[in-house]
Amino acid sequence: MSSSAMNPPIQDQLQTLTISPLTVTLKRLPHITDDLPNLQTQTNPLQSNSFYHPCDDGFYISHSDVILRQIVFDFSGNFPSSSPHLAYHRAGPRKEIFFDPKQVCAAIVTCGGLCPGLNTVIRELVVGLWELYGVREIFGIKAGYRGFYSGDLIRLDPKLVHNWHKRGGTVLETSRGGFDLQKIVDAIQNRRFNQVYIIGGDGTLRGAVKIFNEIQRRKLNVAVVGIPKTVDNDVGIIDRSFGFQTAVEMAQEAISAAHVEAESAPNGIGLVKLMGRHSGHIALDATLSSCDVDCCLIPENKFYLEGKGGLFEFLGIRLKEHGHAVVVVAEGAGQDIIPRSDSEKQKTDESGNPVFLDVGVWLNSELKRWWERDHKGELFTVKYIDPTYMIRAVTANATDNLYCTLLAHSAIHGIMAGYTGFVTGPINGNYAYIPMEDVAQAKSPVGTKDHKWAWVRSITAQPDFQFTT
Ligand SMILES: Nc1ncnc2c1ncn2[C@@H]1O[C@H](COP(=O)(O)OP(=O)(O)O)[C@@H](O)[C@H]1O
Ligand SMILES: O=P(O)(O)OC[C@H]1O[C@](O)(COP(=O)(O)O)[C@@H](O)[C@@H]1O
Ligand SMILES: [Mg+2]
Repeated sequence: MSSSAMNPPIQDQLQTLTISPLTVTLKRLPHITDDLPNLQTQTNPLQSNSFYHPCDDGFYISHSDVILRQIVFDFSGNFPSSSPHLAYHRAGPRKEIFFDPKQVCAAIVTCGGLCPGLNTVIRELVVGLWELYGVREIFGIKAGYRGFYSGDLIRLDPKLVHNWHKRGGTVLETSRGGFDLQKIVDAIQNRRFNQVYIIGGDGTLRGAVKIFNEIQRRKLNVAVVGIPKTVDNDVGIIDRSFGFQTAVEMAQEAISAAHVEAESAPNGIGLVKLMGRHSGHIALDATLSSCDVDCCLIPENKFYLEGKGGLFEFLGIRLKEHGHAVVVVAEGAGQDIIPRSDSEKQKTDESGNPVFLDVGVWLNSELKRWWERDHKGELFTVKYIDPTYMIRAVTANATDNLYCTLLAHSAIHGIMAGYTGFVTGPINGNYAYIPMEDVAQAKSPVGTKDHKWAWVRSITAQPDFQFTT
């Protein structure tokens, strides 16, 4: 039989679906002309940039180009009418820009904890502003929000930042706390910044929303963009945050070491603590990619130690069957069961984030107590590895570096097009502009009901910790 007889022509295999009841809501972005309607536009300088080919169709992104948030649909046509489908403006260069590059004075600041790729974002903001648009006034704000009003500025140019993507951390320095709205906006006004690039996590973005609102209240010709940063990958709406993949990769070394130590001792347990204040994405992805982990503990899935269905029972069986076990715990896991004093319950860092007790240190001693109590005289070892800062204080890998570059350039194109109060990030693989307020409020916990977590449970066979009597 010929292959064409076996397979009907491709047209006959296609089904069509009219999605007429589908309502799509475009998320409106604030624009610099909302309060200043008479601003003049000019043609994007990329038009005369010999490295680009702006004449080709599709080079410039139009205001009506959008990215759909939801791309999974029921082909039977049953669309829930209650929840509108959201669309966001697509990131990229616009033909008309609302800033004269000669008049631009840009400020760049990094806030909150470190994350691989911070220096790459800064570098690419500087090089992109300089090379794509011809901006020459670019300043780094030192040590987070407080640097707007307390520190000296660093003048940035492509020569200075040339090698920064090869360095971990942030050359501009960062800090927690120090958010003083009036002082920050006064400084923006006094220093004549008209483009403010804020790189930070959920706390930073909540601050950035306040800065943006105050700028609007004062009717200043200043645009603000947020570039979402968190090694924990718990910022919502966007696909993932930069540096996360690098951190997961770094965590492999710790897990492998824990596995070797555990395998090489009678009744050996390797215990690894990874970052993840409110969500266990790093622990989860590190577990799935290593295949060496016997139990993954995350904040979204409460666990307990003693009794039926508890951690000790599970590890007892695992040690009996395999002679060793590897446990990965996210720093925010188990906080509800670690004994603590009232003063410890109240503790927060300078930004107001809760200060956690060290779940790794606590588990280490609880495991030893359990073994001594129930298996006295039998050999037992726990090797505790805490690579916390090692997984985030490194240079970004190639994938994250590329991601940081695209983020920085998207931010520049958006701000030049006059958008403000927005964040840029990938949605379903396409770069979009998202209202800053939405991202500041959105969270991205691990879904303990979804396939990914079920896969962790199925490869580890760990308990679900749901036993209640
Ligand atoms: N609700 C808020 N309003 C204004 N500023 C905030 C708020 N939350 C945090 N900040 C400021 O944002 C900065 C970084 O916040 P932090 O929570 O430490 O890190 P991240 O941005 O990575 O979540 C700090 O300077 C902090 O003072
Ligand atoms: O010791 P630091 O610098 O406060 O950072 C610790 C925190 O930083 C994080 O890695 C990420 O925090 P942010 O996203 O808020 O910067 C958390 O997982 C961790 O609790
Ligand atoms: Mg945070």
